[in-house]
Amino acid sequence: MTVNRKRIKSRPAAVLIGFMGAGKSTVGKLVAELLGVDFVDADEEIVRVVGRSIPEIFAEDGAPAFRDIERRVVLDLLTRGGVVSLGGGAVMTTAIADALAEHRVVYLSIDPAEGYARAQGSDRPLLAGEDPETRYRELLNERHDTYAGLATVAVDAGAGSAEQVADAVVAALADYLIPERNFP
Ligand SMILES: Nc1ncnc2c1ncn2[C@@H]1O[C@H](COP(=O)(O)OP(=O)(O)OP(=O)(O)O)[C@@H](O)[C@H]1O
Ligand SMILES: O=C(O)C1=C[C@@H](O)[C@@H](O)[C@H](O)C1
Ligand SMILES: [Mg+2]
Repeated sequence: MTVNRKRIKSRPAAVLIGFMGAGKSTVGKLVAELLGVDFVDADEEIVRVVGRSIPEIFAEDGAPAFRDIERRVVLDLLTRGGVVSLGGGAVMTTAIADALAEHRVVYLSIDPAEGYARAQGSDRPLLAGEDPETRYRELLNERHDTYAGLATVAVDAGAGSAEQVADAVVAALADYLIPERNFP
């Protein structure tokens, strides 16, 4: 799926979005290797800047404080090069969604059963409640249209290994990586 856009900034090469467990961190690193550019994961950058884990930030400061830090970190990362993978909820922050309109955005879509199987048992704070599988499905439903609406290209992250998904991302991005073809 492609979305027409007026103009795409030259940097970063690509910004990966999608729900928890889709593989943004894993596939983003592989895409960067294929393109020969740097990789940065926004969640890891938040942990580095704050000096605490994401569950600690949620527990000690609360979700709004996490989103505030995330907004500042992500808006900064969008001014740099390479491949940037965002946290699963970053697109729900209006300033981030607005900024993404000018970038090459890859939506890694994932079937809820497969995504939950990958994400379960981890320390993701939004899945820490009573019925994490139901919560996973609800949140994915809430966010799907936002992810899809921001996508320059969408790639099925459940179709094959992380390496195969990374190959599919590079193939899907090919036209958009050539500046003259940024206006398909
Ligand atoms: N294509 C794939 N096939 C099988 N397993 C995968 C694939 N891609 C990623 N995984 C595995 O799924 C799990 C979640 O991947 P990853 O942490 O990259 O997701 P994420 O989208 O970054 O999630 P979050 O939004 O929570 O940061 C990891 O254990 C990873 O190894
Ligand atoms: O989906 C979400 O809202 C989140 C996903 C993770 O990447 C982290 O950014 C955090 O756990 C929140
Ligand atoms: Mg991640």
